[in-house]
Amino acid sequence: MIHCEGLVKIFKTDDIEVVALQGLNMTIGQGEMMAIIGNSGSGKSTLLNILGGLDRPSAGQAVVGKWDLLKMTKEQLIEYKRKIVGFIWQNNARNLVPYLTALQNVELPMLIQGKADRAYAKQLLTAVGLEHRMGSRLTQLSGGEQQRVAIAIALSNRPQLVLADEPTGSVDSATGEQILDIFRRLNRDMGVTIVIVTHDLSVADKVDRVVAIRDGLTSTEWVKREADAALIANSDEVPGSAFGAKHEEFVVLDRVGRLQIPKVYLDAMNVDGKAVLEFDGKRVIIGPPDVAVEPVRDTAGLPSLNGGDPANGTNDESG
Ligand SMILES: Nc1ncnc2c1ncn2[C@@H]1O[C@H](COP(=O)(O)OP(=O)(O)OP(=O)(O)O)[C@@H](O)[C@H]1O
Repeated sequence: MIHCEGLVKIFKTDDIEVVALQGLNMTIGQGEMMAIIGNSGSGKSTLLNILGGLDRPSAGQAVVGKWDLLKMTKEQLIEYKRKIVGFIWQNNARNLVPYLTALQNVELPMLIQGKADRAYAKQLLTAVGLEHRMGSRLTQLSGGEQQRVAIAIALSNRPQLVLADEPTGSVDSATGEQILDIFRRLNRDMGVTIVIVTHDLSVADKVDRVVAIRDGLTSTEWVKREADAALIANSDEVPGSAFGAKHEEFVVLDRVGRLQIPKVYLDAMNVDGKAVLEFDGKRVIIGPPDVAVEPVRDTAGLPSLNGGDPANGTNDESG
């Protein structure tokens, strides 16, 4: 459903440029529920805002279904935001009107778009477990309940894609868990694709896949092997955490073979700037330049790193 390739976002202020996304690649399947994690400033919200049509990419490719986010006209962008995506932020105040009831809040975006569908609004509030609070004003609801109203609002336009930026960031862990369970149900029952940006590592337990972004590029991803897997693995993006043994960890390669080596590995190897690369026929071994790497086996037919021909031992590119 979502395909980003070589996605670049540069923010320009008076005299500085910030490259928030540096050629990011990511594919998200229709009906997937996944999380994006990463340190502060790594580009998570920038990516989400681009996918939500709130911000324009600077270069590269970003496609959601039939919508090309780089080439859309203003009118198409408005239609995309109205019909295709639903957004959920950490800060409820952005989505909600305090003096209206929960039901009125869900109906409001429907009204703005033409006509309120009360039956559907009620269905959504029931789906998020607020059937008994539909008539309550927002000010009478707890933070977690308000966040559930925000989820119902995000679904009011029947979006194919829901983007959630730190949806559990301002609620306690029990409420956070409830919210993720609601996401899972909506994903399963309505087939909505859900992308969650978060610092909250417990989210990983509830999604199909976790992708880590580092410095505006995808670096590592964990794919769940089984539905109820606990969390495992170590990575610099997941400090001190363990993603369960039922998650499989991958490093992400782009189309031309570039990858990000997790910083913990680089630090452990003491590699900075340059490394030595060897291929043993099955695996690539990377090490610091001053450490002798095991002799290379089974490399017949493989090109050497500097473009030479291993068969005749030459590395003269002019041939
Ligand atoms: N409107 C903007 N103008 C200038 N720079 C920006 C703007 N928005 C984001 N940035 C910069 O782009 C980089 C990525 O920011 P982004 O908000 O996407 O990171 P993030 O991973 O979501 O961080 P956090 O977890 O702290 O929200 C940061 O260096 C940030 O300062």
